[in-house]
Amino acid sequence: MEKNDHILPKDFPELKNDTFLRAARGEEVEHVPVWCMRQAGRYLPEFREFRAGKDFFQTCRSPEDCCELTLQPLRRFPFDAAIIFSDILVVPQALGMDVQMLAGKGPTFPEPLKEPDDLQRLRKKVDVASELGYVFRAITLTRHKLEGKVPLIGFSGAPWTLMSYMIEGGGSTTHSKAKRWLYRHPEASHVLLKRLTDIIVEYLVGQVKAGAQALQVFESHAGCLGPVEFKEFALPYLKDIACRVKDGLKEEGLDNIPMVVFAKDGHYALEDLSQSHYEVVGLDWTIDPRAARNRTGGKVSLQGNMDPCALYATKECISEIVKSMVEAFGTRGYIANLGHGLYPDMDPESVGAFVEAVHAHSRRLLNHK
Ligand SMILES: Cc1c2[nH]c(c1CCC(=O)O)Cc1[nH]c(c(CCC(=O)O)c1C)Cc1[nH]c(c(CCC(=O)O)c1C)Cc1[nH]c(c(CCC(=O)O)c1C)C2
Repeated sequence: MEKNDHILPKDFPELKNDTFLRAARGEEVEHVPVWCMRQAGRYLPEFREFRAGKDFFQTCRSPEDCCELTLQPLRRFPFDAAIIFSDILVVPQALGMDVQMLAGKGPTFPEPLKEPDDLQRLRKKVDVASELGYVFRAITLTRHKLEGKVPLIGFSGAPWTLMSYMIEGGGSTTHSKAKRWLYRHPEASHVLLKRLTDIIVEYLVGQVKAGAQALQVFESHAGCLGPVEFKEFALPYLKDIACRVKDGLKEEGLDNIPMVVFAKDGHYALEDLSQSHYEVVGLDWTIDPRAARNRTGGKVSLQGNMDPCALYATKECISEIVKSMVEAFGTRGYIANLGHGLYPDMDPESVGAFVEAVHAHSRRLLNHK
């Protein structure tokens, strides 16, 4: 028995800062909540030190390691949410695919799916509780160790993004191998997307059961699709996930939790995303905040969207950029974040300046109302 196996998903410490959850539901807040995608990452020296010499997915399989890496950024910065340290590619692994994280290359599948016949290689029946139980245990442990400081976000990759990795075998600029399936093998594509959806739904409900207080679905590869392909191969599955997770929680007797959909470079789909049953729509930096508010018609809260590269600017400059961003989004129904993840060469001090600027500017705006 591992040392924390006795820790159960109950009797969690009381939540002290629920600003993120209130903003997600469009409720009143004292300041705009802020967190950063990839806040548990290589820009932190303590992260690099902790991960040194360890295999990435081995780390993902250790609840203690995931807990430590999730908590690291919160010791430095007053973030309003934590996101569990894990990766979206644990789902293809659960389906039986080999995925390795190679230094300097990123995630690599030695045997990607090439033709529809390769779908036979995937596990017919995935026992989510046993294949991904290590993520659930990491969430439960982290929720306890967070001591109610801030809410814990769980996450999954969206079906299209996972499908594209499974076919490309790793990162890609064109995603042409995966898109070839959409145009040449649309039926097999739907079979795969449906299988992924079924597993993701169970995985996300399991995360909430384990202690996650919000969920984010990453459609990181929305940008290589056009509006027509997105409507056929991405949107229906994103909607299905939101609806079925919410139904699943109800069936389990669990409270509803806010869900965030982040479709990177999916600006063409903003109206659709705002009606896809997620409480929050995450935005990359290519979208103008006021245009996003208009196009989503106040139906959802918004999250984002400073260009991560703005963190290379001076602190004064970061503060000015944040000021304009918060004014443009408004303080209600807004969660500040970057438009994508932090890069490994970013200065932790700039991240601190970003967080502080969000809190300071939003407090000032809220006090003057
Ligand atoms: C820190 C980290 C992660 N994954 C990878 C790293 C860097 C490698 C290392 O530390 O050794 C490899 C790692 N994992 C992945 C990549 C991208 C590779 C590529 O496609 O080019 C890399 C370098 C795949 C991945 N993984 C993830 C996404 C979706 C978000 C996004 O769009 O960036 C994607 C696309 C999700 C993810 N991945 C991770 C988190 C942790 C929580 C946090 O955000 O702090 C999350 C939410 C953790």
